[in-house]
Amino acid sequence: MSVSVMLFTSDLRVHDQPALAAAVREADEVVPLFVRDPGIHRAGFDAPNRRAFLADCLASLDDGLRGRGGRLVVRSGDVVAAVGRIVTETGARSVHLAAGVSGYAAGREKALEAALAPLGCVLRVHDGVVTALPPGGVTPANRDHFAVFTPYFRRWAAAGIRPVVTAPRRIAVPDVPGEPLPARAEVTGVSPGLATGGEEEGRRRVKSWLARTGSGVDAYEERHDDLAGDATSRLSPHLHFGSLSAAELVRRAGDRGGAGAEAFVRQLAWRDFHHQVLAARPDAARADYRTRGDRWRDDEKEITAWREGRTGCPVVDAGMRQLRHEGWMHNRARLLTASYLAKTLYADWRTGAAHFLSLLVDGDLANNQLNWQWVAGTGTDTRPNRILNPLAQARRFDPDGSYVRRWVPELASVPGPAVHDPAPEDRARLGYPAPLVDLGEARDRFSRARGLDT
Ligand SMILES: Cc1cc2nc3c(=O)[nH]c(=O)nc-3n(C[C@H](O)[C@H](O)[C@H](O)COP(=O)(O)OP(=O)(O)OC[C@H]3O[C@@H](n4cnc5c(N)ncnc54)[C@H](O)[C@@H]3O)c2cc1C
Repeated sequence: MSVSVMLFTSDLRVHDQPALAAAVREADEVVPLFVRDPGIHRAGFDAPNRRAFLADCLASLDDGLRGRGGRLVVRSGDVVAAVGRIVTETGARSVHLAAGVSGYAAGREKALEAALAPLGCVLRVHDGVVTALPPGGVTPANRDHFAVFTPYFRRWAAAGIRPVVTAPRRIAVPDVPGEPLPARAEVTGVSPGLATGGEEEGRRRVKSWLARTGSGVDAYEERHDDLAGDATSRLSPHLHFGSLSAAELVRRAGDRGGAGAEAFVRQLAWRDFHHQVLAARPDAARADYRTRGDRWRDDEKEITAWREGRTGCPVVDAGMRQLRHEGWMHNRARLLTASYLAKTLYADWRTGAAHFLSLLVDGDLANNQLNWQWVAGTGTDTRPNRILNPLAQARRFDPDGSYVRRWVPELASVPGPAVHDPAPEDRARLGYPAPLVDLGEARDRFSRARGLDT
């Protein structure tokens, strides 16, 4: 009997799962393995919302494998040591793993390769599992990655996405012991409105997203920025954990066709874009991608008000409170809350990115850090010094103020767009703070700091 190990990481699914399909093709028996590695906690990737969603994903993956005659084997400990032990116990000759893009993932691949070789076992790393197009799938002349989205997208769209891989019909698992699956109920500190995870739920969501009218993919182009309308897919956590395949989603949306689907696929290409930047520049998770010589102010009192959604700028506070309540925030709200921190308050983007990562259920290094850098003007934005005016943004993307009233209940009685800038006496009466900063003065301060004419 030949044995392979399928080491699951950010690819917790059985459908369109090239690494799992290859493991099943290669050996008579496969160990579908997930390792709860404390290294993830040390690397700062851990957060209660993601741990809870992960528990759902593992339960759903186990169900998917059981439906094919298999099961998920869970172990705890250092991932390299745990894989080595399974290989020794089963005599496995190969370990299959999806390629990752972070420095942590690269280190893990290297360490696994080195540990497995003396055991007579090879590591097979699969591209195109986590992203639709692998990092390096398209590159500009003389560079290892694209630093600007538009030319990347042109090449990405022309490159074509790999065909969808059929889920294995049967998976035979050798008799190896495992631990109980982690339970969502055991995780504390979870946001009350956190979504449900897992492949089954992800596939149900895709089906409804592609089919529904008015707030589904067909309406995406016109409605994706409508803060109160909530007309985006909310598929980001499923893509983060790989309970959905990005490649399959691109193909299915492409088959659906139309302007909405095209705009949606373009956003999925943004995801791939940031992943290819991080794969080439893993240091961009922490260091400025392009340094602008910033001397961030980092005023602790202001940062705390921002984290708590008490800046006195209603749309910013609404976004920050949605984040805390749901572990998710609308993209337009992410843009303007991040811009408020990094440009209006002129605080270090790393501080904001760390707060987002502590709560976001879809929080990942590629999308979070590089979007933060984009907003802060230290990343790939070709107009790094633009400042979003949160009031103008609020009036445009929440024209009747419903989004703000939903998330800032003290202001629920303020009618219409007046909620975006309540009068001082209304703020005092309703227990809502005065603005933390004057937006005009903050804009001038930022411009001066970046050496621009004000
Ligand atoms: C400061 C900031 C931090 C962010 N942090 C994260 C993060 O940690 N994880 C994350 O997945 N996204 C992040 N984003 C990108 C974006 O806000 C979310 O992907 C999106 O809001 C998720 O909601 P959705 O699934 O309904 O998106 P939809 O609008 O339905 O888009 C579909 C998918 O496209 C991808 N996508 C959309 N916009 C972007 C983008 N700007 N960059 C990369 N991929 C994108 C996502 O995978 C998303 O699920 C961040 C954006 C900003 C401005």
